[in-house]
Amino acid sequence: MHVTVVGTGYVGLVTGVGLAKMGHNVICMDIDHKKITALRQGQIPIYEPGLQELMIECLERGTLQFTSDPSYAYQYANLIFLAVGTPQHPDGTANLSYIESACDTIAAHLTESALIVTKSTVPVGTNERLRARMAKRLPTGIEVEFASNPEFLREGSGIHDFFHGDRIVIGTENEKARLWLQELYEPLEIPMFFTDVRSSEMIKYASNAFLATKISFINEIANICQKTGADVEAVARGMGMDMRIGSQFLKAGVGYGGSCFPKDTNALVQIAGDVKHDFRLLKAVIEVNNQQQEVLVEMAENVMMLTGKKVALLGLSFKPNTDDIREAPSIVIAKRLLAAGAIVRAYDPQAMGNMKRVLPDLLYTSAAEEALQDADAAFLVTEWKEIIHIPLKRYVELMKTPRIFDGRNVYSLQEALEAGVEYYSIGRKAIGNETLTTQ
Ligand SMILES: NC(=O)c1ccc[n+]([C@@H]2O[C@H](COP(=O)([O-])OP(=O)(O)OC[C@H]3O[C@@H](n4cnc5c(N)ncnc54)[C@H](O)[C@@H]3O)[C@@H](O)[C@H]2O)c1
Ligand SMILES: O=c1ccn([C@@H]2O[C@H](COP(=O)(O)OP(=O)(O)O[C@H]3O[C@H](CO)[C@@H](O)[C@H](O)[C@H]3O)[C@@H](O)[C@H]2O)c(=O)[nH]1
Repeated sequence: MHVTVVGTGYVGLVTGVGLAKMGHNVICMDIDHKKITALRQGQIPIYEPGLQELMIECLERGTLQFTSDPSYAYQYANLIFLAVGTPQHPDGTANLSYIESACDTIAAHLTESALIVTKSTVPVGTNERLRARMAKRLPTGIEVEFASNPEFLREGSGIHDFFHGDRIVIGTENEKARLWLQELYEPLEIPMFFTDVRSSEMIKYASNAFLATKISFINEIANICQKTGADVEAVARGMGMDMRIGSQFLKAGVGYGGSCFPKDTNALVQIAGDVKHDFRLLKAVIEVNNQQQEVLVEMAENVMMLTGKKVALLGLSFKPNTDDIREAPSIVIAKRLLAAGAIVRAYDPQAMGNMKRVLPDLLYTSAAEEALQDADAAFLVTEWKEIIHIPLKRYVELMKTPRIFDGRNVYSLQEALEAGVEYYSIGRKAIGNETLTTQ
């Protein structure tokens, strides 16, 4: 099939490359000319494992093209995927200006009727509103249908998720659109769930909000464990063995970040508010998460003076295997450390370029061990393999005081005890500082 994908960010690029790998003929369109020039040369502006290799393969096979020319992208298009950003406004509502602008450009160039498929995460009712907006702008005789096909990929494993997702959700208003998308995705052999457009739009927000709820729930349990002497790792394992609960997304830590959970939970609170429903549960999930991003520095302030101290901040991206720092807990932690007067030496395998633009005052090092050298404390924020594989004895060898604040519960308490480090983690007892153990 011939497909145009609008937007070449994390979602658009993975979708375009994935569809091209399947053998469909894909044109990826972006208004960012620099990005398009780089993509044409086989360079990707983001870090996403496996994506570049697959993209080059598709470019060479001729199933993938990049353009920033709207007439080339839209003139003869009849199946168009929208994958532009829907970031949040300061009040938490979804900013739909990019998607509206993309639709206006499509309307100005279409010469055939088309099915427009929304992959971007959009509030319930948006597809209907976009359709009405376009109807006013389209030339006579040209019509568009809208379908909702929300994206569930995770950054860092986007390619894997494209080919092996748990489900593909498709919301349509008629049989023709449904069959078209069914045919497009059928070779992937992933279960497809067909529904109406509004329910499909809601499935995306409800899924992210539910996962965020699991994380805030376990983080609250962790905070109670800390005070009662229980161990959150054991608690999560014991809970997760119940199939009704499931073991995933029960990892306690410094809270969720990223370009999706924070903005989508805020947007869902607003979507509920628009229909006069006070989503109290989700508001609490958000509040718990905001507080959770502070716990590591609060722990540190309880045991040491941070002013003038050298601290290592390891892992800056919001999760491993991505360069994305949007809403990363590391930003909150770094700002608090700087405000407390600490000298912060930061390291991340992929995200330092992005972080330097946001926090130029951190001292960036070229390796984790360089950040640890002579440090008074280490803050472990993102569980990159490269970071979690550093043996604890290296902390003892390198640091002035081997004192670790582990925001991802990377090491076992036994390891910490044996290595002789002072070790503070989330929802577990402190090691090497008996006064803080159980209260
Ligand atoms: N990032 C994820 O992991 C993820 C996963 C699932 C869903 N989503 C949703 O998918 C959407 C896209 O997210 P993303 O992270 O890929 O965004 P992104 O910010 O990485 O990329 C968006 C791209 O769209 C381009 N763009 C903006 N306006 C355009 C226009 N009028 N025409 C053509 N291109 C245009 C931008 O230049 C940019 O390259 C959002 O709604 C997001 O919530 C994201
Ligand atoms: O048990 C857990 C699991 C995750 N996290 C944190 O939660 C955030 C999000 O993680 P993850 O879901 O793996 O990454 P995303 O790439 O943001 O993916 C989420 O957001 C995407 C955008 O909507 C969706 O498509 C995905 O299905 C959804 O998992 C990260 O900060 C993680 O550190 C935890 O703290 N504990």
